[in-house]
Amino acid sequence: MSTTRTPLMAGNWKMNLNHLEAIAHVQKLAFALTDKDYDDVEVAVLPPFTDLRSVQTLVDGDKLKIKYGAQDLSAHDSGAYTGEISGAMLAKFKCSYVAVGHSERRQYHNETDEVVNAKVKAAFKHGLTPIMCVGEGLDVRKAGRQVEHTLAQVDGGLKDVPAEQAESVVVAYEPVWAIGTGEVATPEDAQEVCGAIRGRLAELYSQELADKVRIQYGGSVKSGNVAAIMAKPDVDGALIGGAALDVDEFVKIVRYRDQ
Ligand SMILES: O=C(CO)COP(=O)(O)O
Repeated sequence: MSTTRTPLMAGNWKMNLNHLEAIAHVQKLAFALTDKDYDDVEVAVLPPFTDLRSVQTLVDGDKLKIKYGAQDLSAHDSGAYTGEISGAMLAKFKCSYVAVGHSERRQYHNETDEVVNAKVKAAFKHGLTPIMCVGEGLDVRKAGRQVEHTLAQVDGGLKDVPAEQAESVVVAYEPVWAIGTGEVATPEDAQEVCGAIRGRLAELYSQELADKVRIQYGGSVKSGNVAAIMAKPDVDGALIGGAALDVDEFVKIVRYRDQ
């Protein structure tokens, strides 16, 4: 990865850890991480909505350097949208990040690129940094169309997003076939698509903007494979699912340079 972009290691807890477990987890993580870790890497957790207040209380109370955010947000600002959580509500909890368009949202909640685009805009409107997730399924990979497929998701997700906002987006390349399967993309696979995403950002905006954007890889990242993936020039961090639930393992991932 480039030395000018601070790597972002973000743990996506998915639907795991209740608020009491979240407190224990963040305390253990805060205890393990040192100032040096935060100098090298930005560390974030994306807990379920119901944990956010507890995480905020810990982070504020002890002035922790751990960032946090949500796994989704509503495309709407307020109103009759039963069950939804707005960007304004997340901002009030001082969230830094929000994942948008995770493949599990696309797959189980039918989120299209149009929905993802509306959510990216909602995130920026409320001062949150979207982690926009893109990536192909197994059929597309087998057909060799992973770059074309993923770039179409980048185009759709960033449609009409102005450069002043796009320069702070985080893009997470998560090939669906590598999520939760133990099947990790090779560093070359990750670089191929992450490099293509940066190229597309340069076409859509400018090379200068593209060089600022952090592009993460996600999909079965563990302490044993993270260093090789992070060695690739266009990979600027990881979005970690299962391995982020184990504090010791997550800390090793944050310290990928030592692995
Ligand atoms: O979906 C992911 C992170 O958002 C990746 O999950 P795993 O690390 O469990 O494969």
